[in-house]
Amino acid sequence: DLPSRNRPKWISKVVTYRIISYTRDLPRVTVDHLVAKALNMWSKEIPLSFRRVVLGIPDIVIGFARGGPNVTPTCQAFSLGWLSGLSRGFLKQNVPETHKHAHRPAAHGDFYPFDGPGGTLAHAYEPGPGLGGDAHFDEDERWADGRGLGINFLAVATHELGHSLGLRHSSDPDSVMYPTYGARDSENFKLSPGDIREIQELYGKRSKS
Ligand SMILES: CC(C)C[C@H](CS(C)(=N)=N)C(=O)N[C@H]1Cc2cn(c3ccccc23)CCCCCCNC1=O
Ligand SMILES: [Ca+2]
Ligand SMILES: [Zn+2]
Ligand SMILES: [Zn+2]
Repeated sequence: DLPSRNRPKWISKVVTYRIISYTRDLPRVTVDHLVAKALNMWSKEIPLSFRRVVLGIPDIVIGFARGGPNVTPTCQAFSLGWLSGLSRGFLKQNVPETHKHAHRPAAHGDFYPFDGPGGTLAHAYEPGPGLGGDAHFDEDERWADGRGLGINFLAVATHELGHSLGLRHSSDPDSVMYPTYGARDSENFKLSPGDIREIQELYGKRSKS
């Protein structure tokens, strides 16, 4: 097949992340736990680990934001990401071409405002500096932990963090990287064999030793 295009990936063995904003729909500790669980799903397959930081600038910024162009910016922290991302002109992962760059920052500090309930649930940037790796979740969704009604946060976080690691979409409906959300119960939620193959193709296998 075609020589593998330059697929950006994290070079460091330890990638840091920081959760800078939360959703009203779930307790903070639940969001912390589900983010760690989503990250661990990927890192247990590859020789890379994640470290959570609560201060400073991490590799991966995770947060919730809402709104379209006519909603006042809700989170200044993202605008920092927006500025650093702009300086590198980092292309967004899987953004439909219809997104033409606005001439002013959109609601949550990058060029891609969210669209209210439904529609796009979240988005994430491929590995790189500034906005690279960051994952933003649409606060206008009803987020759930897999028990109540609402969007399963673990499933969406695993998809987004797959993008943050450099994965693209898969045409396999069983893949976590399938482009549309399918309600999965979070009890036996796991990566598909294809997901594991894709991530190991990019980062290699975690040695059992
Ligand atoms: C896979 C996700 C976790 C992440 C992706 C976004 S991304 C960038 N990270 N790949 C996502 O949000 N996909 C949309 C795609 C989508 C489905 N529809 C849409 C209607 C309008 C706009 C988008 C959509 C039809 C109606 C259903 C809307 C709710 C579910 N939405 C989706 O599945
Ligand atoms: Ca939405
Ligand atoms: Zn964003
Ligand atoms: Zn996606």
